[in-house]
This record gives sequence, C-alpha cells and structure tokens, in this order.
Amino acid sequence: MQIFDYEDIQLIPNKCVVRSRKEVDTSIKFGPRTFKIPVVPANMQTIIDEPLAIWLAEHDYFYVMHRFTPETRADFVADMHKRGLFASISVGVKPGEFGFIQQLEEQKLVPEYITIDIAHGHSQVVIDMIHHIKLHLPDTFVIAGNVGTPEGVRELENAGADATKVGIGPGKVCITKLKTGFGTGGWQLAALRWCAKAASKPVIADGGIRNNGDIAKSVRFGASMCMIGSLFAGHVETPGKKVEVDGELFQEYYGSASQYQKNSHHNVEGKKILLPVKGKIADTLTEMQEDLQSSVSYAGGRDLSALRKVDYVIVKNSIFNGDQY
Ligand SMILES: NC(=O)C1=CN([C@@H]2O[C@H](COP(=O)(O)OP(=O)(O)OC[C@H]3O[C@@H](n4cnc5c(N)ncnc54)[C@H](OP(=O)(O)O)[C@@H]3O)[C@@H](O)[C@H]2O)C=CC1
Ligand SMILES: Nc1nc2c(ncn2[C@@H]2O[C@H](COP(=O)(O)O)[C@@H](O)[C@H]2O)c(=O)[nH]1
Repeated sequence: MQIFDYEDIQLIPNKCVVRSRKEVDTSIKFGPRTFKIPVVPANMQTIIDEPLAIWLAEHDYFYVMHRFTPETRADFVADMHKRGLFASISVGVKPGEFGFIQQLEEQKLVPEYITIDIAHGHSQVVIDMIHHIKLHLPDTFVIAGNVGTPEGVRELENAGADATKVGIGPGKVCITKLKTGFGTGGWQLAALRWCAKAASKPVIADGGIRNNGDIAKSVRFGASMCMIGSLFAGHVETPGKKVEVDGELFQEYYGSASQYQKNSHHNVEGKKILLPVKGKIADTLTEMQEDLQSSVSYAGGRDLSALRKVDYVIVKNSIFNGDQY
C-alpha cells in the first residue's frame, strides 16, 4: 500500500469543459437527501448545537448533532420534525443507548440519520447497535464508525450500516496516536483510499482536513462526505466558548475524548486548543463550495463524479512547495 496524506498529493488537471465555475454542481446525494456540498461539521460539542443544526438543515447542508447532552435528543428530533426539517443525531454504545433507541420507537420519533459515534468503531458492541437500530428504526440511515481498515468497513456494512466513517486519530485535537500508538494520523488519505476500495456503501472521511482542497482530495480517494472539525471551529455560530487573549478573540475547540468533554481524567484521548474567531459559517461554507467548483473545473467535469477518476502525483509535502505555510 502507498502511504500518503493530504499534504503529499496534488491532483492533475484535465481540460476544462465549463465556461464558468458557477456551472459546476457540487451536490451530493447522501442517504435519503441531497446536500449542497459533501461536507459535514463534526458532531462535537464545540462545533454544533441546536441553532446551528437548524440553520444547516434549512440551508441544505448535512449536519450530525453531537451526543453529549443525551437527555435532549428525543426533543431535538421532535423539534426538527415540527419545523419540517430532517433529524440527524448521534448515539454511543453504553447500555442506556440501546434503551434510547427503543424510546424513540415508542414515541414514534424516527430520525432520518443516526451516527454511532465511537472512537474504536470496529467492535462487537457497534455491530450490536447497528442491528438494534435496524430492528427498531428500520427507516433510519445508519452511519457507523470510526474505523481505519477495510475489515472494519466490511464488517459494519455487513451488519447493516448504510455508511461508515473512516479516521482513527487524524483530528486536530486528537492525541490517540500519542496515547495509544494507533491510528491513521499522518496517512489518513491513504487509509481513506484503502477503506473506500473495500466499501460498497458511502464512506465519510473524518478528521485531518486542513485546507479546502482536501475536500476534493477526499472525494478523489472515495469519500462521499467529509467530516470537519477544526476548519469550522471559531465561527460566530459555533458554540465553543469565546475567550479573549491580549485583546484578541479566540474560541475553544476541544476533543470529545478530552478531559473538558468527559469531566474525567480517565482514557483521555483529546486536547483543547484556541482558534481565532473568524466570522460567519455561511461564508466559510460558500468558500468551500466555490473552491470545490473550481476543483471540479480543474478535473475537467461538471460535477463531483469528475474528481473520482482524476490522476494525481504523490510528492512528500508538495502542497507547501517547500514553504512551511
Ligand atoms: N475519531 C477518532 O479518532 C476518535 C474519536 N473520539 C471521539 O471521542 C468521543 C468518545 O469516544 P468513546 O470513548 O469511544 O466513547 P464512550 O466514552 O461513549 O465509550 C464507548 C464505549 O466503548 C468502550 N470501549 C472499549 N474500547 C474502547 C476504546 N479503545 N476506545 C473507546 N471506548 C472503548 C468504552 O468503555 P471504557 O470507557 O470503559 O473503556 C465505552 O463503554 C466520541 O465522540 C469519539 O468520536 C475519541 C477518540 C478517537
Ligand atoms: N482522537 C480523538 N479524535 C477526536 C476527538 N474528538 C473528536 N475527534 C475526531 O476529530 C474529528 C475532527 O477532526 P479535525 O481534524 O477536522 O479537527 C472529529 O470528527 C472526530 O472524529 C478526541 O477527543 N480524540
């Protein structure tokens, strides 16, 4: 297997077939719905909350609500449906989560999407949860993860997952690789390619995306959707706490397995960083879409399918042309 990451790849252009980048269609069908771009903000407590979820759903962006205020999730589903919007929530795998799925069934609250959000998703308890959701909420689109191997993808798909999420430890606030020695950090794009080749259903690339061009690269190597945390942290609408340092405004971004999320020092695999506050999320999403339209035009196509077969070169750290940043 060839090993590379986002910064080691450059895609090779084909003849342009559009007169304007505005002609390019960046939409993606994912599960029962079609979204404007193949991007979803990470289901982390410093990245998404209910107002942002509503805004994203209203504007045809995919979202996944986090699972860290578990008692609010049933009301969240009801509220989204009352507004005529799709509901997309996260669950864990502890015993109470199995009961929560049954509670949703009893209350006739059927989310359109459920993400099983676990650090080490290639596990029997995740397979059990997939079976459980499919038994009680058969119409829900189930995303399961995270995994970092083709075996993980295949097992979760065979258990009934409708999509899998790939990425063990490439995240900006991740310390899994330091604490455990395991992960896809530093070779996430190659791991994505490895996993996507084995997949027969959609794959989400999760973690390690640092530049808008990495979205095009993810699509090239098999992603239907990109989950992104750090690029979204620090917006007006993202819920991380705003803090002032030497007169400059920053926002907290912390890992879901950090002590700040867990309120515990056990099995910590995440850290907290401060990122400069950088304006409205709508502008960032628009920029991502425009950059992706440009990517497709370089690929010589009119929609995302053009990216999937484009040629590429691997040159270590080529993206910065030898510069640091
Ligand atoms: N994408 C990534 O690389 C990573 C993501 N995260 C994020 O952190 C959050 C917390 O994840 P997680 O700790 O799985 O969730 P939970 O704290 O809900 O734990 C999941 C369950 O699995 C058990 N478990 C067994 N082995 C592992 C293992 N290697 N890692 C984690 N749990 C294990 C846990 O028991 P016990 O705690 O007793 O062992 C617990 O019962 C999630 O949002 C996840 O996405 C965390 C790390 C890596
Ligand atoms: N190892 C850990 N990974 C984490 C933690 N909290 C979240 N995550 C993962 O990171 C991505 C976001 O990555 P980014 O590079 O875009 O910032 C997120 O979707 C999770 O999969 C954690 O505490 N530890």
